[in-house]
Amino acid sequence: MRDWQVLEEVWQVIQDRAEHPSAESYVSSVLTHRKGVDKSLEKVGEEAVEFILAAKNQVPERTVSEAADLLFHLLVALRASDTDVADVLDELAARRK
Ligand SMILES: N=c1c2ncn([C@@H]3O[C@H](COP(=O)(O)OP(=O)(O)OP(=O)(O)O)[C@@H](O)[C@H]3O)c2ncn1[C@@H]1O[C@H](COP(=O)(O)O)[C@@H](O)[C@H]1O
Repeated sequence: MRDWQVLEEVWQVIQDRAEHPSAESYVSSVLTHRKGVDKSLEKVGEEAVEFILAAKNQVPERTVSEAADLLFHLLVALRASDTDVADVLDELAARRK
């Protein structure tokens, strides 16, 4: 799949993991971490740095992989901070000229 729908699907899975936590789920483990929202924010920071380094060093495969990590962890952090991704999309839409 190569369209934006995959982001919607991942967001829906994150909602499901939040509402029905399971021991095997990575998303559940982050959302229920003892550090609370800080765990997901740490991951966003880590992945942002890794993405910057890959892009700066012009390593195309790692740039793609780190961008995927960053988008994923950003979605988890939005959920962890009770922010609806629909509001983020509305904000982007409102900025359209
Ligand atoms: N896209 C992802 C995704 N990307 C990365 N990861 C996991 O993120 C974790 C952290 O990766 P790192 O490389 O940073 O590993 P680490 O530093 O040892 O991890 P930390 O201890 O710092 O958290 C790894 O366990 C990866 O498997 C992901 N886990 C899940 N998803 C999506 O989320 C869905 C639900 O996953 P579960 O919640 O596991 O069912 C999956 O179907 C996927 O669509």
